[in-house]
Amino acid sequence: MILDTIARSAGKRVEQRKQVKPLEQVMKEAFKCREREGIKREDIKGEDGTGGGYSFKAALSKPGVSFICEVKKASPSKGLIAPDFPYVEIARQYQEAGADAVSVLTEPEFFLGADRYLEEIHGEIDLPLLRKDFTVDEYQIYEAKVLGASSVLLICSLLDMEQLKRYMGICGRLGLSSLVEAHTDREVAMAAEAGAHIIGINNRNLGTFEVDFTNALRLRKLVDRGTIFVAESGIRTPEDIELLAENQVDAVLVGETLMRAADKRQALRELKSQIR
Ligand SMILES: O=C(O)c1ccccc1NCC(=O)[C@H](O)[C@H](O)COP(=O)(O)O
Repeated sequence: MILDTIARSAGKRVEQRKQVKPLEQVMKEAFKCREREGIKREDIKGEDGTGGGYSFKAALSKPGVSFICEVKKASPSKGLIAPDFPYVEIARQYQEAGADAVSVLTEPEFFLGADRYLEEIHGEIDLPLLRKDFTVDEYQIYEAKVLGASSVLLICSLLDMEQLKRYMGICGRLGLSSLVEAHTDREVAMAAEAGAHIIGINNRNLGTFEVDFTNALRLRKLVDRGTIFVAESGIRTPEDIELLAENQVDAVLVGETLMRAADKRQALRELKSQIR
């Protein structure tokens, strides 16, 4: 299955990086970033909502549907999506058109992402950033903080319960939000039991690539209203957004539709046109 291949590749990459920069070093750098936000290591309680940070969660907590717009050059299911890829400019256009957060693919092998995309976008854009990668090791969470992310992706099908809780705890201590991604009823239950504050339902089956837009609608009722609910993948039209809004979806994650649009500001404004 492709997801296992992507995860194995992520694991290998982490092991190589640890040879260059050990875990202790990247942890130190990440907590330095946290201290710059005014939170001292000894004061950190490790619960989501403690102290500063969490700008990603705040951005998705606004009334109405919030938009997480994705910067993605390629994907395993679609191949090369954006041969011309001025990533900072794309993120700037999202910001200008009213995005609430930006998702930046950093996975290099299957999505042609790069850490520097996240780092540079962080330097230029004010919106909270999601590091979109395949988290299989805590090392990647510390890296995400150093690169300027406000949030990391934790995919339930790649983690066991102990890992999920531990990684959420690390995010909490670093002031990062975790977007906990589920695709099935069982994974939603796992995310809820772990205490996820933000649950993303991927409409794409990451094993078969099949996209079923109704998956998020079907699973909506399993997530309580106090948890931020995000619909991900296969979102194409203003009518899709309208339907998701009617079903109390708090946020959407949109990639390909925007990435293929020649005028991204116009495309995002159009998607938002039927709501608010
Ligand atoms: O998109 C893929 O082909 C893919 C394959 C395997 C694992 C993850 C994959 N995509 C990540 C995502 O879920 C999307 O980038 C994101 O939800 C945006 O989806 P879309 O709007 O359909 O580009």
